[in-house]
Amino acid sequence: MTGIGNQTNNVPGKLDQHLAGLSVGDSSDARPGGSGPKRYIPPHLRGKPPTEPAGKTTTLERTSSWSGNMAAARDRSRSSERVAGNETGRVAMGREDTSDVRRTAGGGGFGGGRGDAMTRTTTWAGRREDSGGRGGAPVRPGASGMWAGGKHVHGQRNQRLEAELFGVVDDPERMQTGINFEKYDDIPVDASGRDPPAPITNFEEADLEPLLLENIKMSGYRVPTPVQKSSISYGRAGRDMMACAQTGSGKTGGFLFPILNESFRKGPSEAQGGDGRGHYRSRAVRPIALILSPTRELTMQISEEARKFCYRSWVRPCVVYGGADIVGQMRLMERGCDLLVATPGRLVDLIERGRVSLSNIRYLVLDEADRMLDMGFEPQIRRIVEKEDMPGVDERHTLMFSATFPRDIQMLARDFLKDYIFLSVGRVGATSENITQRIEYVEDEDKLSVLLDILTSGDTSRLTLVFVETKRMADRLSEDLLYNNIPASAIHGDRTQRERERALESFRTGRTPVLVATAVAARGLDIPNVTLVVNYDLPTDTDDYVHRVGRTGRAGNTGTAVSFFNRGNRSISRNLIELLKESNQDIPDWLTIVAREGSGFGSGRGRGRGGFSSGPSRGSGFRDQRSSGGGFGGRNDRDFRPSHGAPSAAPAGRSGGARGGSGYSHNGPPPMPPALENDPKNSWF
Ligand SMILES: Nc1ncnc2c1ncn2[C@@H]1O[C@H](COP(=O)(O)OP(=O)(O)OP(=O)(O)O)[C@@H](O)[C@H]1O
Repeated sequence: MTGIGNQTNNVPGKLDQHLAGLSVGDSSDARPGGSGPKRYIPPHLRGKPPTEPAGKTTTLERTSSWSGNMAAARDRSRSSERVAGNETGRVAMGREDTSDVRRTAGGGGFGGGRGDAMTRTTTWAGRREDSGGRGGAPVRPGASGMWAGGKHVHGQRNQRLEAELFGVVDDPERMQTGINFEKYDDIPVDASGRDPPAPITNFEEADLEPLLLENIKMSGYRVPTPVQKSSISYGRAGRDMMACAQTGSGKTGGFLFPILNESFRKGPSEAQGGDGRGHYRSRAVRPIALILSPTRELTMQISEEARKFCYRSWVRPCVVYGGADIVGQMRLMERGCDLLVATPGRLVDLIERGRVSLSNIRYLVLDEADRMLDMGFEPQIRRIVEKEDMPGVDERHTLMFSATFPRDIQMLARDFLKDYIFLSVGRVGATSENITQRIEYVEDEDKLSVLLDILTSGDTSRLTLVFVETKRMADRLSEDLLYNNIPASAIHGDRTQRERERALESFRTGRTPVLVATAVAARGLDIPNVTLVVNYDLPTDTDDYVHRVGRTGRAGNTGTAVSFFNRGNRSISRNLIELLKESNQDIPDWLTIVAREGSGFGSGRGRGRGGFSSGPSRGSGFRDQRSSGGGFGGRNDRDFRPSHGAPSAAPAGRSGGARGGSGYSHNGPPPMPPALENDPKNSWF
């Protein structure tokens, strides 16, 4: 394998070796006939005669036979999260103590106590001097910055706040860049559209606002990632952009830096306070920047990042998301809201209550735009952008980030962006080479045992994210893990927001180093030291796969992703092989056979979901180069960019099912490898 990273951070080589040892192919218990997938034998049963017929003992049966212990497991689960909750409470109290600190903070932060802490906040930032403080209060200098006399007056430094925002040297709770960080520069970048400005080369010579540069340095960023290099340059030129870049490669900075650079330079708008629409809207806040993101956790995380880069500036970030007390959020907004990070549903609610006006918006960001559409947010997004009081596309600067560029995203781009630059860093929708990916054949009933093997091997303190498909399974599996003395918690959509935050916090701090999650944690979450991702259940969609495994191998760090595959996952096999190939991963022989056998099963999901089957732009050197050698064709079918930056208005059909270019007809049987084609036992499915 020529991947740039093939070891985990914490246990170089160990996990890989162990996983190799666990490989189904290495099991001594071959299926009769010897040619098919071999049954996994957990360590404690290896070398012993089988006690039950294969396939009879299911995880479920085992679980119920442990029912006597399940209540205890549940108790342990609750108490484990209670501890985490207490810790969160402590953090919140700590924050309350630093009331001066919070004046600058302006919003954000995990933990249920945040609201209380924030309600004590008093700020004078974010106002023009001539407009005075809220209610005519005198403007006072402090840790917050302000805009006065046409100048950006920076707030005073505050060590406690700096420790909270930026951590300490080598802080284990902060993401440190990894050994492969500089290799981001080797990833081919492609920009299409009218005259894309040249990317910046480094932060120092980019003519950034001094305070932004200082905050970037304090965040430990030394060199911009490719997406940041381009976006800063486009921001300065006032260009809209649509960007696709690999997981963990700094897209958040990619939209925050240009927005903040321009905001720090230009200052707030004249209009603050009431918007002249009468009493009903007089309490509306009027942010200059709006960032929409699909999930609550991602929204909070973006706001935390924004807090860092807004430190000591006049710009006050604020966050609103569903599932949390809306009254508390409104109170916080009133204390200053220049940059609003929001989930679409909660924002619509606040607009309807007359608490947010979008009339001042200069910068609009849609992060994870494809996910927002998947989640059914398009009506809310269109309402927010097109039907409320937001300035039109020519009056604002709009940035969209999306893993894919299917038809519905193209339509949004056509309506929301003007003369935009399409930026892709690496292959659209590809996984990072920093992630070593392994696919293991594991029957459903063996999954728990294999997982336990993996979790108890190597460094047990490493953070592991385990993805499952259903909320019930997330609960059940976390209980099973607790029963087996593995501290675990679960995060999914049926848990209350408080429970979700507690589970995340307890995971982040390592108190429960295993987090069982549904898709809710698949996108955007940036948690340091997650060195292992397990797809206990593989998703049906390869974009979801890319995002899930992308929770590790971030910021140039390396990580490992193990996916359990069995006959229930065959619909993803071909696209999975494409992904593995393009990130230089080992592909198990059996997976190739499965993909060949299943050539007719194209489900219309996976890579094809919502995508154009026609019109991929080709011709850039790197795309041609990287697309060579694909055995299953269609490697460019995820590259739906328009050829010259303007989206194609002509509707194109979605690619349903298997696509052309696979090299064989879907009507006939797929060709078998010569050595196997005459062996009937080779047919698995
Ligand atoms: N220039 C930089 N130097 C050092 N670290 C950086 C830099 N840019 C971003 N990071 C860090 O890299 C990590 C990943 O960044 P970020 O979360 O923005 O990635 P992303 O591309 O948005 O990922 P995803 O696709 O999963 O949402 C973060 O911890 C961030 O602090």
